[in-house]
Amino acid sequence: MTAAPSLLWFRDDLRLADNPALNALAETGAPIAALYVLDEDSPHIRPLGGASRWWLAQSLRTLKADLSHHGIPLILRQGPATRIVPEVASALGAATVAFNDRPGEAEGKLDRAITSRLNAEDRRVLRFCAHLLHPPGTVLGGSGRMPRTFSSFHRAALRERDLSPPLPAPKHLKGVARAPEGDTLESFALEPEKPDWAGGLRAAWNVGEAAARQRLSAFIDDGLKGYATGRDRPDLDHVSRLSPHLRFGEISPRQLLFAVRHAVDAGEVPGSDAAKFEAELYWREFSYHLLAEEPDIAQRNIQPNFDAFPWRECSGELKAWRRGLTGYPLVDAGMRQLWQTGWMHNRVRMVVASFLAKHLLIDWRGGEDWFWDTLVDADAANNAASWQWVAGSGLDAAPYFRIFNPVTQGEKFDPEGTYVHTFVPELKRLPAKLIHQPWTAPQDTLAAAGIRLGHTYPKPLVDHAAARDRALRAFEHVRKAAPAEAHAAAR
Ligand SMILES: Cc1cc2nc3c(=O)[nH]c(=O)nc-3n(C[C@H](O)[C@H](O)[C@H](O)COP(=O)(O)OP(=O)(O)OC[C@H]3O[C@@H](n4cnc5c(N)ncnc54)[C@H](O)[C@@H]3O)c2cc1C
Repeated sequence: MTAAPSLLWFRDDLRLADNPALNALAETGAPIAALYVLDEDSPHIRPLGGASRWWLAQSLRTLKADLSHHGIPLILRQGPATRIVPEVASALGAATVAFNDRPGEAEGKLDRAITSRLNAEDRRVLRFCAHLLHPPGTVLGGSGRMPRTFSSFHRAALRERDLSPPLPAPKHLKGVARAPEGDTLESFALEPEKPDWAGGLRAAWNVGEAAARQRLSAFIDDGLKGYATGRDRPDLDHVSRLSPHLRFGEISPRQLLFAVRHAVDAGEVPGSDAAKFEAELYWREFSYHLLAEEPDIAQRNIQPNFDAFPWRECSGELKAWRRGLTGYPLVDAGMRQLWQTGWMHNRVRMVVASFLAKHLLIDWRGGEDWFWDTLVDADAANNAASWQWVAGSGLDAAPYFRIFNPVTQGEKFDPEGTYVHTFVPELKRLPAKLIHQPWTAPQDTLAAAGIRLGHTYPKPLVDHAAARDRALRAFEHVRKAAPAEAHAAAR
């Protein structure tokens, strides 16, 4: 007698290796059907941004092909997961449904409701944690809450438990002979309407589990050595660019951690570079723990006295920032890199975010929203937590008086102007020492470089020193706001 089929529900874990839900089903020997639900109907689940939708389309295509090598069909369905998962499980006659949990309060509620429904129908539900190294809520400080600074969180997490090595992709998998009907990937309509945008994303990325593994190997071979200092240089190739693969679960943080540790043991890379990389993975863990405690971090200031912040409404300046037309070359290069490739270097993310929130005094939520729409790695925890960190309203945030100077940041981290040249080609003929502040160049140098400020490239939107003073005055306002009162006013 053949075993009753099992259903594997894929979510932000679009991979076969180190996928505990898949491994658990493989061990039962039952034939498997896989399911992906595009759920844009459930309340409180933030719809994906445009660049993430593009990524998801490519990732589902490769996952479908990878599963088909094992004879496992991937059923695609669109609609509320609370209805669709039980419906597909019933049509399949599944005895077991397995999935890896997604962090997030709304997602957790949904998963609990679906689990109850499946259990009520007498189906076994297997759930795992595979998106993070430490399930949210398991790294705790003395107060019973997560430690409130990154360093104490990191220390507590390392004490927490020894991580087991990642699971290899199961060797013996069996697909069901007949799967319930699904929708087509085309009917999901995930591809952006602007073909130029999709073209840029396509040129910049290889998507899928195999591509993620290749990216990791390339990074270990060529980027990791020197990461500790090189990671700050957008003009060099010292970061992994694994963030969108992690976001969609094409690779797990555990796979990264163990691969990097292995490279250290093999004497291929210095321990200090690997330790820095691991720490960055722990920043991701920190953000997810924060998301579990503060589910509305994309909307609400973590520090309530920031509710009193006098943000400026200025749609023209917000538009100039989004388009990379602020007149500050490092900021503009970053914003154009984002638009053209769906990704931006971390150092530059900090500078552009600081520029919006501090130089322009535009609410960080406007920037978070734009990043959400345009980043291929747009992430519910990392994006909001990082914006709040830069704005000063977050947990363990940058102090309010830290206002990145986009000129000196450029001179320090892009000293030859290579990064700016790549994304702001109209400044290409300007000598490196002037590239980060073209307005200081003599007229004849500008003319020789074919630049007319205010015409071929904008004049700075704001003067750095004046903007800095204005930001410090505004933050003074926040500092004086009584937290309790501000909090009450916000309720
Ligand atoms: C304003 C702002 C918004 C951001 N939005 C996002 C986002 O939506 N999604 C996202 O994944 N990261 C975000 N980050 C964090 C960071 O910029 C990216 O994770 C990193 O640039 C991704 O590139 P990488 O994979 O080459 O990083 P690497 O340097 O190779 O790091 C490896 C991994 O560690 C994690 N990581 C690295 N730096 C950070 C960090 N500062 N905080 C949290 N995790 C980190 C990421 O998962 C990353 O893929 C944001 C940072 C800022 C300042």
